[in-house]
Amino acid sequence: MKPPAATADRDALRWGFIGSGRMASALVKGMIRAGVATPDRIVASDPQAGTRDELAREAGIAVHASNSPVVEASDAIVLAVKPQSMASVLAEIAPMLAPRHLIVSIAAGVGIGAMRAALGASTRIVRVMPNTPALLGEGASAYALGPDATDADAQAVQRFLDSVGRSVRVPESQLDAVTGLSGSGPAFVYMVIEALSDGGVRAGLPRDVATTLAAQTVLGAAKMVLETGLHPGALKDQVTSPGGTTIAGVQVLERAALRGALIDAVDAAARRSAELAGPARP
Ligand SMILES: NC(=O)C1=CN([C@@H]2O[C@H](COP(=O)(O)OP(=O)(O)OC[C@H]3O[C@@H](n4cnc5c(N)ncnc54)[C@H](OP(=O)(O)O)[C@@H]3O)[C@@H](O)[C@H]2O)C=CC1
Ligand SMILES: O=C(O)[C@@H]1CCC=N1
Repeated sequence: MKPPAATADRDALRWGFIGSGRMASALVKGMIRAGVATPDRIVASDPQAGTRDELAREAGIAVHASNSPVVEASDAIVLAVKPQSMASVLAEIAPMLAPRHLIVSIAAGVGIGAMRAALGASTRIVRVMPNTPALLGEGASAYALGPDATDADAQAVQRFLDSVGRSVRVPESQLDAVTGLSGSGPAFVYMVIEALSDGGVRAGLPRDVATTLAAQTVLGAAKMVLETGLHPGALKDQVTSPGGTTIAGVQVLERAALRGALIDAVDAAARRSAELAGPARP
């Protein structure tokens, strides 16, 4: 990688968020919660007054109606608008950028090549796919570096992402798959938790008890996978007594093709991410 092109203090970056919706809000609040940046070193913008007021109130940061104050007041600019809004945002900020600026895009499907074409070939760009549990410090993120991003840029982005969860560096070609798995994945898991809770209610539990047990079961099982390092199949076998209750449920899930459905869901979301890179966006 090339040496740093900017003079900004890499340990005290000022962060700017263009777009203050659901994912930006989770990242901003997660960063502040983790202490990776103080509210006075984060600014944001959004066209929606209600969105601006909510983030300003909840995070204690300045949130502007236009994007130029964000560009002026930041070293790292996080592009957190919908993929469909990216072209106009890139065209708007391109003339305002200075050599100190690092561009961090979290938009699904928008490639580094398209961003370099809009912002200039020497722009330092990191493309990230985060997820909303970053709000609670449990995010799962992956990032890919553009050709001019430096080691210092990679370290700054990794520090940022690790402060709100776990992160991995991947080649950009894998980011659509990441989007299908961990970007969209929280929604799939919420559906699983809701359905497990429904099962508990069907079996006679009150809803609040069922939802608490369902969510804690998913949390505990996830920690078992991450912290024991055992294969998920081996962990499943530890729960499954011969002739017992679990294998009766496993049989039902296999007949209902649960695993095939989850594979198809991740695959469909990854394909949609790849489609968003194309010219025909709805
Ligand atoms: N939500 C998620 O779980 C994840 C989202 N992402 C990515 O993050 C990005 C944002 O998603 P999400 O937060 O869900 O979307 P939201 O719609 O909640 O937030 C985007 C915000 O950006 C605003 N906006 C639109 N145009 C501009 C502009 N020109 N300048 C500044 N702000 C603007 C929008 O306003 P308006 O409503 O008026 O358009 C909206 O308030 C997307 O690209 C998505 O792919 C990535 C990982 C996970
Ligand atoms: O649904 C979406 O398009 C965004 C990207 C990943 C999660 N949410």
